[in-house]
Amino acid sequence: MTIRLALAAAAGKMGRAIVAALSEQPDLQLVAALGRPGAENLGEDIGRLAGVAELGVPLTAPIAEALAQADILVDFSPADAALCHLRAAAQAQVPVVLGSTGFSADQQKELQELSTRIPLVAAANMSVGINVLLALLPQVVATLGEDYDIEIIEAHHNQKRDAPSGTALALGRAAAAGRKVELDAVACWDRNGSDGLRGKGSIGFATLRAADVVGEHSVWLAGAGERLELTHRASSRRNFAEGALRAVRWLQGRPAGLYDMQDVLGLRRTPAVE
Ligand SMILES: NC(=O)C1=CN([C@@H]2O[C@H](COP(=O)(O)OP(=O)(O)OC[C@H]3O[C@@H](n4cnc5c(N)ncnc54)[C@H](OP(=O)(O)O)[C@@H]3O)[C@@H](O)[C@H]2O)C=CC1
Ligand SMILES: O=C(O)C1=N[C@H](C(=O)O)C[C@H](O)C1
Repeated sequence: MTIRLALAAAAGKMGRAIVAALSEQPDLQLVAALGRPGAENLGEDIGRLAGVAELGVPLTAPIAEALAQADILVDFSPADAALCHLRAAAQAQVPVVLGSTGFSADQQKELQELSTRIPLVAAANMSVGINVLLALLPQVVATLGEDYDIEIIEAHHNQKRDAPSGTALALGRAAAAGRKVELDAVACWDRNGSDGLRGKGSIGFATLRAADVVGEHSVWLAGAGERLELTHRASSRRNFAEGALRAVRWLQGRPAGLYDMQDVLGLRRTPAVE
C-alpha cells in the first residue's frame, strides 16, 4: 500500500532532507509540498528545490487542498505555523508526524488537545541515537544518585530560532524523571553575574549557536573526581528525516492520541519518560 504524504515547510532544511529521503522509498508518495504563504519559491518543483530529480510536485500554500489529497501530514515548520497546520489537520481528520520545536506552554496544551482528535507523533528529535539516550537517561541518573551534578550542553547552526533546543529540554525532562522531580522545579536556564553557587540538584543548560552545526547534545553527569559525558552528534539531517518516515509508517491505523519516538521505536518504559 502506498502512503500519500503532504509535507509542510517542504523547502526548509528539514523539508528538503525529507524530500531527498522520500525519493528513495517507493511505498511513500509525496502528493503535496507546502511552503510559507507569500514565499518567492511557491510554484517551484520541490524535487528541484531539494536537489533531487523533479517530482512534479510544486511548492504551494493552501493547506486544505494539500490535506484533501493526503493520508498523513509531515510537519517541520516553525511552531506558530505548525500549530495552524495541526488545527487544519484535526479539522480534516489527517494524522500528523510533527518535528517542530519551540512551542510555548499554551501551545503545547493546545497540541495535546488536538491530539485527542487525530493520531499525532510529536518528537523534538527523530534520531534513533537521541531516543535511545532519552530511554536510558532516567536510569543512569537514578543510579549515580543525588551527588552528581547534571549539565546539558547543546550546539546548533546559526539559523536556529529556539533555545534551549527541544532535544535539550527532552533530555532535561528525562534526567529530572530519574530524580522523580519536575524539570521546571530544578532547571537553571542560564548563568550570568553573581548568581551564587550552583544549587544542589539543579539541572543546568548551556546553548551554543555557530555556522552550520547540525545538532549536538551532551549530558554531563559530574561527581567528585569523575565525569560521565553522554554525547550525541548529528552529522547530517538524514537521520532525522529517516526517523520521521519511520514514524509515518508506524502511525498508519493508530487511534487518535499523542505519541512520540519512544512509541515508534518501542522504547517506551513504565513509567513514561516524557
Ligand atoms: N524533530 C526533529 O528531529 C528535528 C526538528 N527540527 C525542528 O524543525 C523545525 C524546522 O527546522 P529547519 O528545517 O531547520 O528550519 P528552516 O528555517 O530551514 O525551515 C523552516 C521552513 O518553514 C517555512 N515557514 C516559515 N513560516 C511558515 C508558515 N507560516 N507557513 C508555512 N511554512 C513556513 C520556511 O519558509 P521560508 O524559508 O520561506 O521562510 C522554511 O522553509 C524547527 O522547529 C527545528 O527545531 C529540526 C531538525 C530535526
Ligand atoms: O533546529 C534544528 O536544527 C534542530 N532542532 C531540534 C531540536 O530543537 O532539538 C532537533 C535537532 O537537534 C536539530
